[in-house]
Amino acid sequence: MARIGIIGSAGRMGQAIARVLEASDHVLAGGIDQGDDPAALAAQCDVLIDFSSPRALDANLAAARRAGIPIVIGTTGLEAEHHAAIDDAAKAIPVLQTGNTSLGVTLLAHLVREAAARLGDDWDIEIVEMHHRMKVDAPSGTALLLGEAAAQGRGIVLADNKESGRDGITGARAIGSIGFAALRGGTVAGDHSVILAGEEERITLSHHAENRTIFARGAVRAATWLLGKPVGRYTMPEVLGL
Ligand SMILES: NC(=O)C1=CN([C@@H]2O[C@H](COP(=O)(O)OP(=O)(O)OC[C@H]3O[C@@H](n4cnc5c(N)ncnc54)[C@H](OP(=O)(O)O)[C@@H]3O)[C@@H](O)[C@H]2O)C=CC1
Ligand SMILES: O=C(O)C1=N[C@H](C(=O)O)C[C@H](O)C1
Repeated sequence: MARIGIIGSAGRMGQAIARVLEASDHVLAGGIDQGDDPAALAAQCDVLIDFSSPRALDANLAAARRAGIPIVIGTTGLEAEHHAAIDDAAKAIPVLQTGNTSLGVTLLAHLVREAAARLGDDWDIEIVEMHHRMKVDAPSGTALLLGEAAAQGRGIVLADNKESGRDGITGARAIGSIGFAALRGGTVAGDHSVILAGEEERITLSHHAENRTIFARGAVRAATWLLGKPVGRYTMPEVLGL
């Protein structure tokens, strides 16, 4: 039985995680939102789960470090400086950061990496995502995770090959680039498609989240998996044994 604390507890994901915990052997030790103190929460937990805001990241990592407990970071919209802060924290505590905690997306990323590795760069890669109207960041964390998987498969750096936000006279598609398109509307929990477009044929690899329970279940599984692990930065494939 683990005592789990939720950062972003009143949010859509925070509430979904609380529901998963209610039906589990674990205990919801507490939850905080904007303006609350993560250090006070960390002091009464075995592990933290953070689905809040990039602005909260530094304080959340500091609280986990001070308490000497692991933390799962599901928050998206992270920039390079956030990843540097996570790498730094992972020298002191176990940390897992991912744009998607679901089993399906974790497997999809593996399939995308494989497909990109086997097909030449004459196969164009485009990533399309759709989310609910309240989502604040784009492209989604999952789209970026899938883009990273495609880039790894191709042996290229995503940041050097990323094309997002096309508008106007864009010119022809750059060879080897990885494109992103973000749609927003309604209550969509999360749809992602990776399209590999070749000469006269096309492969589409897709995942559709029917609700947030899949993310909440994965987050709780990751949090309990981190307990007792050595310091370091971990990934969802490690948690799920994929
Ligand atoms: N990795 C994954 O699998 C998934 C990741 N996500 C990501 O999780 C994040 C949250 O999503 P969602 O639950 O839909 O968003 P919501 O807006 O519904 O919830 C966010 C919560 O975080 C709180 N919050 C905001 N700022 C802070 C802060 N500085 N300190 C503590 N709490 C804060 C908000 O509190 P208040 O209302 O008081 O501001 C709110 O309760 C997003 O980045 C989203 O993309 C979502 C689904 C799956
Ligand atoms: O904000 C969301 O809702 C989601 N965010 C994550 C993302 O940015 O990919 C995961 C999921 O798609 C839902």
